[in-house]
Amino acid sequence: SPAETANFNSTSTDDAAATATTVAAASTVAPLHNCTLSETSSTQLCVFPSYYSMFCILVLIGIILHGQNTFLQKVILLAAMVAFQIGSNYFFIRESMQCERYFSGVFPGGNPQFGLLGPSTLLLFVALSLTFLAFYMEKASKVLFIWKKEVESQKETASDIRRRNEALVYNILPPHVASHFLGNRKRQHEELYSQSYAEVGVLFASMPNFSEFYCEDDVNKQGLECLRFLNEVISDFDALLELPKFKEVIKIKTIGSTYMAASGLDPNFVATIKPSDPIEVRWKHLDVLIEFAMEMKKALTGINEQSFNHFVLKMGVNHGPITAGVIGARKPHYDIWGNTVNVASRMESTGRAGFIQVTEETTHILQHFGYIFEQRGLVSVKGKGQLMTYYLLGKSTTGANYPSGLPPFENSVMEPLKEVDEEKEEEIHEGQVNLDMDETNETEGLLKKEDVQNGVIVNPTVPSEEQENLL
Ligand SMILES: Nc1ncnc2c1ncn2[C@@H]1O[C@H](COP(=O)(O)OP(=O)(O)OP(=O)(O)O)[C@@H](O)[C@H]1O
Repeated sequence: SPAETANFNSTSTDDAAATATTVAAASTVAPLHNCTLSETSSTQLCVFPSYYSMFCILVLIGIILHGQNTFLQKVILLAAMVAFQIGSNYFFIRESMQCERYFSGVFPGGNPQFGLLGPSTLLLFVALSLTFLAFYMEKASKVLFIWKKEVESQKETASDIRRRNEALVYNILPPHVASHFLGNRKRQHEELYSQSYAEVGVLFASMPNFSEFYCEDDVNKQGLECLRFLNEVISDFDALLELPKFKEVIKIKTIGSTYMAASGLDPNFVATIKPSDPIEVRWKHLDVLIEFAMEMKKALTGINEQSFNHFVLKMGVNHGPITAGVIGARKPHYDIWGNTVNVASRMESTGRAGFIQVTEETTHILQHFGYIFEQRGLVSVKGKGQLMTYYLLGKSTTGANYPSGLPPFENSVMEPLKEVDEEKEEEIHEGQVNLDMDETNETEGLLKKEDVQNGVIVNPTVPSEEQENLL
């Protein structure tokens, strides 16, 4: 009644005063209500209790949007919150909820139960909707998670394939050429990669008695065992190239049982070299190439010992300008061409088993690094005429043998040298003898001082009949 409404006294705050005014105004419109407020209750009672339910909805939204929890956890939290709020609505603030509509003056008439049921129903409805939303969010996040995992594994596979491809390219091509091809993605198929070099060392090393060893009978499983052996030998040579000291040496290819390698092809090294640099700097890579050839010999000796074979290397080395390039769009192959390569090949083919044959010009360079040579004589090389060639015998341990200076043999200790007599050489060609420098009688192997002039033995071994035929 209006009189009862008048009992509603404002609290000391301005808000309460305003509310009281609203309530008073409402009461004039719809006076028939059972909501009474005593003086004490007016200070204690919440005038808008449905705000609790609204706040609860905000919390529910927060629970749903919080990504860390699982769907089940969210539903349990949601149900607990809703149960708690509806329970509170019914048991703790029931009265004020019923009267809220009346006090607020928005819906002063009607059933007071609406004030109680309205927020609770809204709460239930929102909770239900949020449950569906959480369900679909969970489903979507599961799908996204699976997609993410798939993308990650595909990315991993792609980078793994890329790594393998790169390793393959680096195995097929020298590092600087591989970097060129891997870095240049817009390469045309027909585009030719070529590079000219002025100062390169070229080595050919063959096993002359391998062709006799190779036979396609049942014992050898139609040649498979021979190939297995060859693979072992070549792989051991390849393994030498992994050593840091041979990083200047690049394997070009194998031609049957012939191993072809070159030095001085690294553009980074070439860029640092000036024509005015001393020979020891410019041709250090040739020294490394010869050391590599020596190591190849040792490796083959080791294999011979294990397999009771008697293979010997016949090697030829030359130096000079070459052109390097990669041929072919499919199965590309890095190779070197030029007269230098042809002569190096001839040095090998006309050489002698167990020896490294070099041209006179090459001895002039290698003497700076302390190598000792034996003059072989004139060799007829196709397209070049008669070439004076030398067998490389070893390296002085005390340094260079300058062609124009005093030979340093006075104080130097020579590595044991090989002496191959005609008879032995024939045996070697027949694959019967293991020609090993270390096996040579040391007194026989040591050079006589008077035989050596400027690092060259001037008392050459006469080429065998077989060699003459080869020439
Ligand atoms: N890039 C290379 N790879 C392998 N071998 C090479 C390469 N370049 C040249 N040679 C070899 O050098 C040798 C000398 O070559 P050259 O051009 O002087 O004569 P050729 O007439 O081609 O050879 P042949 O007389 O053996 O037929 C040849 O046996 C050739 O196989």
